[in-house]
Amino acid sequence: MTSSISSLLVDPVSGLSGDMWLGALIDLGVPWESFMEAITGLGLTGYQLESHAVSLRGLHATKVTVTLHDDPQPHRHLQDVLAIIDGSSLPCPVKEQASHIFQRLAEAEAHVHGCSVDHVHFHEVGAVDAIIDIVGTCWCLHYLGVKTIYLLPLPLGSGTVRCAHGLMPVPAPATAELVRDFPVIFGHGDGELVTPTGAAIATTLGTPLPSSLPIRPLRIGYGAGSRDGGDRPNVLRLIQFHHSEKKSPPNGQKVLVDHPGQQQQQHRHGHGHEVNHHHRHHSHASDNHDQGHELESGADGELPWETVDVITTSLDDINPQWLPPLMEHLLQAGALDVQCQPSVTKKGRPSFVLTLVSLPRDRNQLLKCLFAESTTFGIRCRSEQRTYLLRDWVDVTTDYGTVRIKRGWLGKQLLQAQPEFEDVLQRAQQHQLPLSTIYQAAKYAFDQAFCLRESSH
Ligand SMILES: O=C([S-])c1cc(C(=O)S)c[n+]([C@@H]2O[C@H](COP(=O)(O)O)[C@@H](O)[C@H]2O)c1
Ligand code: NI
Repeated sequence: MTSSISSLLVDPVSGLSGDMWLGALIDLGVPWESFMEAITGLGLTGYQLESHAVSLRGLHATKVTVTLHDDPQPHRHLQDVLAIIDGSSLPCPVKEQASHIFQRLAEAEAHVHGCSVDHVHFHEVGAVDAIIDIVGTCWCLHYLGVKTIYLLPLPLGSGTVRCAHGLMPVPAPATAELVRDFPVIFGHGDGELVTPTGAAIATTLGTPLPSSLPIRPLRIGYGAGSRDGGDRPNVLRLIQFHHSEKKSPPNGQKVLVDHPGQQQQQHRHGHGHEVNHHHRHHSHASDNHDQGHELESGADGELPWETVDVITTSLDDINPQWLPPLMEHLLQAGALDVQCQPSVTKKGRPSFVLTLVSLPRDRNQLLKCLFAESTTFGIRCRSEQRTYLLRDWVDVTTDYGTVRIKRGWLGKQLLQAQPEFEDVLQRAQQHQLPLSTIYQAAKYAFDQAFCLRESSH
């Protein structure tokens, strides 16, 4: 089965801030009413939330503004913010991601100011608008079903910025701390282009875009910032794209949908076999944003469930050469799976039954695509429940090179471990060996490494 993963490319044209994240996500198609309703679930008061279409240097963008009734805000500690998030009615993966972002903000602040995380006084970054920016961003990502986020280099700006601490160098110290180990551009552009909130979201949830990863853009959103960007529009551009799951994530990528609550670990083992564990550290919904199939549903052996559409049509007059591109097109348009079975229809005509599995939110797009790209005059659609294993990838090193292993988990139980076929094929072709040789070597390397790790813990 091949399914589609939704990814996001962060293109910080003129920088990155919390409100730019929100604007770009709303611009990408998150319904404003649903967003407002979700934010109400935070239980905060004393603010007004607005979204406006704006034109910046002729570029259409969305500007989200949070206006506070009570200024200045109380100086909150990390625990205060975490309690607000925890006490909200937001989905668990959203709470977990947002808390993780605030935790990293607190760690950056603690480092910069030389105090413990518990003693950090959030000034601006703990205000209601920052909470809405961060929680709202996590909710929008959850809504869109985004699983992986890639970052282009972050232009940090130059000069100084005035904040609650007084005059600070750009990047602000907390930002400088948060972007450690990420590609950034210093001294380019005037003023503070990346704020601590913008940086915390990006660096907690995203990884740098691997240079070898081609992307197929689907939707593009522009989020407006508050500053005047000079001769370039002050926008954040977010590009949503799909890539096929069979091309599993490059090594080290953060997977927002994955096996619960474990940090990425690396273990080296004997026999020359190495395993990199790419566990997710933020839970997120599986293939859609419906409630009830998030992380906790699979946490302790409980089966995760979700509602999917099963869309079928019979094609008795299609040129068979059209079928492979049609199936690929449907996958790109969001189908989780596409199957084609030979059949015989009325008047003894040889035909094909095309069946797709997809998420309800992609229904209209897929139906339109099917009408446009096939010869059908009618399509059936039914709702079904599906359950699935949560998955992640580990690398094993064999005598023939590295092979990725896709693992399937039911809670903490490992139920599947399959060498990635594309890797097996590549190694087999490279060494001119049978597929089974590589497959067995990968299985053996995995068993050795995995069993050793389990018994050494
Ligand atoms: O709120 C705090 S503690 C704070 C710390 C720092 C440090 O770098 S330390 C910087 N700032 C500045 O506040 C504004 C708002 O930041 P947002 O991320 O909430 O947009 C910004 O200019 C920061 O540099 C605040
Ligand atoms: Ni500070």
